[in-house]
Amino acid sequence: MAGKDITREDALSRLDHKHACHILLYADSRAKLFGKIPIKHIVLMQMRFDGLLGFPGGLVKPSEESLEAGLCRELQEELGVAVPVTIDHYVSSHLAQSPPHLILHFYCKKITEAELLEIERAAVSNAVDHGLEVMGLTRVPLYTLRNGGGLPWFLSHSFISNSRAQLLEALRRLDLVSPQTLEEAVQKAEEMRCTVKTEPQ
Ligand SMILES: O=c1[nH]cnc2c1ncn2[C@@H]1O[C@H](COP(=O)(O)OP(=O)(O)O)[C@@H](O)[C@H]1O
Ligand SMILES: [Mn+2]
Ligand SMILES: [Mn+2]
Ligand SMILES: [Mn+2]
Repeated sequence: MAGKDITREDALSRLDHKHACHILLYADSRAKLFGKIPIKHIVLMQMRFDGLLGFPGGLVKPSEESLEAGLCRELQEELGVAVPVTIDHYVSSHLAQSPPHLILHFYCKKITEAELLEIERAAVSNAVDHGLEVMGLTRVPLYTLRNGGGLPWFLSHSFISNSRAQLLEALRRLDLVSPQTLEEAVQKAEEMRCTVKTEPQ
């Protein structure tokens, strides 16, 4: 996704732009897939109404609410829980290339596995957007199976805006996946995306 990272101050000076805030919520986990593959961390994303993967969050009007208050409001709408978000969870602001005049603010917050489970439960029962703007929450598989399943296949799906780049950057920065595993998964996903395209129409 083209565009460029800008500072929070620069972003907030552009009141003629649209602003959106999204967050990566994650937790440590001791769970093991099939009783043997360590999950290590749980990362939450959502399947959106448009069939694209993205993070919880949405449009915020800085002239009416702070970025964090707006994100908190969006999380209430999309997760059914007002996850407390502060500037401590702010990560970056990205001036999108297209559509024009859209700035994408990104946040990351570590929560406990119990809190994450509570969010998954609340999202179905309390979120006003559940089944509408938000088709459902999903966890991101951070492991790679011998057949390429897991993270590579997840990364071969379609993502909204720069959310795939936000995910990769966060996995790197938070050290949720080893650099080698991440590089290999990105590589495998590229191969998969190419093969899918060459299937007979
Ligand atoms: O997870 C994301 N990361 C980065 N940008 C996103 C993400 N989800 C949506 N966007 C971009 O931000 C815009 C507004 O986000 P969203 O669709 O969540 O608004 P809403 O929840 O207020 O309806 C979208 O049109 C899209 O361009
Ligand atoms: Mn909204
Ligand atoms: Mn929303
Ligand atoms: Mn949204």
